[in-house]
Amino acid sequence: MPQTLFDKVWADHVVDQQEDGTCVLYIDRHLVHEVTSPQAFEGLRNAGRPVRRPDCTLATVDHNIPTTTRKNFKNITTFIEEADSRTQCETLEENIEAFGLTYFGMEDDRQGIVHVIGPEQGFTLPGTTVVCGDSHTSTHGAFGALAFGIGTSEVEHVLATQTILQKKSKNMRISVDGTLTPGVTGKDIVLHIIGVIGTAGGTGCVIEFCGSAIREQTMEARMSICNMAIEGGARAGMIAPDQVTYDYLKGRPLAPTGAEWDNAVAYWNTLRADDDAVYDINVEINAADIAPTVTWGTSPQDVVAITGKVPDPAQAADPARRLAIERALEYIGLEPNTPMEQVKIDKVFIGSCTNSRIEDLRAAASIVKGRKAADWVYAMVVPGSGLIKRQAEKEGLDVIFKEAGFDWREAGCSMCLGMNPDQLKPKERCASTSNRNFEGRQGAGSRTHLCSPAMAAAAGINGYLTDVRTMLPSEDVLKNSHQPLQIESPKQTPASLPAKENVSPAPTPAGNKPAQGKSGAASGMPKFTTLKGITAPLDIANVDTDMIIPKQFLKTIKRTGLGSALFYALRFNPTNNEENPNFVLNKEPYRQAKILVCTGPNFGCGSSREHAPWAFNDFGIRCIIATSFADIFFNNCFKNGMLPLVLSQEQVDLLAVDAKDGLEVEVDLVNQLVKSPNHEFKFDVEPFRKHCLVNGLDDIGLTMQKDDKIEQFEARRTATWPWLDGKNYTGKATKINAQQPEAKKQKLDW
Ligand SMILES: CC(C)[C@H](C(=O)O)[C@@H](O)C(=O)O
Ligand code: SF4
Repeated sequence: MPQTLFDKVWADHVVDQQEDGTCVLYIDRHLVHEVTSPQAFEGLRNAGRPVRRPDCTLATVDHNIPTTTRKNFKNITTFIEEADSRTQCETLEENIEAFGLTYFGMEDDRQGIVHVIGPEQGFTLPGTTVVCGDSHTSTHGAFGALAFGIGTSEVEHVLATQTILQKKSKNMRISVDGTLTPGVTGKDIVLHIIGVIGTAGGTGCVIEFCGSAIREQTMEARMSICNMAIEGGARAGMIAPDQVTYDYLKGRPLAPTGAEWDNAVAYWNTLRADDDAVYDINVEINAADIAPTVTWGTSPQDVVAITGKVPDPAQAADPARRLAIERALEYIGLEPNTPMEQVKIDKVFIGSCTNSRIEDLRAAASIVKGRKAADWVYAMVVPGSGLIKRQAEKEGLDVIFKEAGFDWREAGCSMCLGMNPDQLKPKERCASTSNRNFEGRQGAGSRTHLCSPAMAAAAGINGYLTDVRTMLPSEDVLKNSHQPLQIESPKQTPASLPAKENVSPAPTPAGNKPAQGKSGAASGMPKFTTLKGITAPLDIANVDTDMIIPKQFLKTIKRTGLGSALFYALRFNPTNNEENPNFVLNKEPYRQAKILVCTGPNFGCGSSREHAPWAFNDFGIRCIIATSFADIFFNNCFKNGMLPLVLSQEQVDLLAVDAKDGLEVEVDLVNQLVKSPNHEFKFDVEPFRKHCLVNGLDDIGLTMQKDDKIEQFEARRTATWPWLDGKNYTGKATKINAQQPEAKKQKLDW
């Protein structure tokens, strides 16, 4: 049977398959950051489990850290002022030590945004499975890897078992053919695509990007495209590896070398779709139709060519769409029909895992060179990693930016989501190279316009959103902009923790040593059988997880206590914390709601933060009814004993009417029925998920019972793809028998 690229990579990683199609999938590469890992490590500790493959795990700090100069950096304890951010980073460092993992800390040039450093080091390789507790893991699909974001419970699952439980997604093919016009970049391609398919267009799918215009893209541009596959609703985006991929990877510290490189390339060359492979969904896009693109609203699908205008809700035929446009325009503070080039901005952010690589900085610098930022604009440039920063400085890009009045910062996520001090003030408007323009994303009340690095630079110079094509530099300047970042051999030792006095080993509860290995007990999740109660109605489309729980609440290292943060920006006035009396959860009887029914589609889109289901749970809501859910949120609910329930639009609308009348709804999972006094509907649920919910089974314990199969898979993996085991660690790598305190002493030499 002909296979797609996704089919092939998937098939090469199946450890075991159940009758209902649920697979145990082996994970080759696990990236870890400080926000989504503390609760996962805590889970390991409580169960006495070690990390199964430290050689396939790489950690860094990126979300919380300040991007101010590190000249006087000693350690994170003294450097990070904000207490919760500091605690989260310290907790990661303690966990790294206790579990013996490789870590790039703030004193290491290789530190940076997880999705920048993985590829940069050659940790990300074609044909691998890559996961991270972060939705933009899709970035790594640019290498022909199957890469997707996971929740914290799944982070724990991967740490413990190096596998994940998954059902196979559908195949979606997006082909971009023809010639792009000058000034149009990978970012414009992906913004345009999301405009075409919508933020739910790829739900349930892995997208393969192909076509002549994709082939011509550099690795940096391919990463920008796959990065935003998640904004198109897809779990992952992939591009078949080719010579461009190999040229980028060759010589990177963790890429295979010598004969192993040749064997790897021979395998990678098989990773392309068979000629007659069949896709469930096909989308064709003409490259010539793509202009430099910007967003006008509060969803990444709200795109328009820079030459276009703000849409007029009155022209929307669909009433739900009209409502969504009105809501977005009210938030973003724009009038219908305003030409995009007349939109005045306050700030510019050049950075994020979408656009902070060397090529992005070169593109922005080529526009900025010899010009000055508009005097009312503050512009910041945040390189994606320390190595990119160093390279940019070698090329003099920092000087170009500084001379133009742009701020030159240290590596991190920064104002992409503002978990650190880099934030917009309420109503400030920003041209941003990041990936999400959700309400409150860059700060409470912030207004974001997504665009390419060159477009953001042009906006910074003019002070208005600007068609970069009017400012393009000569061919000569652009000639060098495609040379990839050259990585010098790392100076630091691989497992680098700062020498600092006050990092104490992670506390290990007495009698609960994290090294018992094969604890296969399956227990620990709350059971879900029936649930009856007040049901809160909500009429919002594309409810994103930033809306469910804003960034400032992600700094906790616990799973509990988040109920009061649920829908924070909608429930409370951010300036005085007073309740908004109009929001449904502030009204009686909905303060007691146990169920939420949302009439809009694509519930839970965006970030992978498991804090979203934790917040619902803590509030007391354990079931959400909607017409469709984003994949990661859907999955995260099940991992917490919660039920995301899909019904038809008509059924959801009828239940919403009952909910508005204050009637109770009953969800009977055992018999798969939803009942209200007026209606009774049957619903579908995957048998394995139902089994786990009804019996309160924890996945990790279940998977550990398949340890023999995992070991067999690992033996085959070492024989077939030897470059996937941590180098100089082969042999020991597949058998971590560490008592954890010793594991930290073992030198992990890549
Ligand atoms: C913190 C993390 C869970 C989150 C994500 O999953 O995307 C963040 O990176 C984001 O961009 O919102
Ligand atoms: S989207 Fe932003 S916050 Fe999330 S990983 Fe990328 S840079 Fe960091």
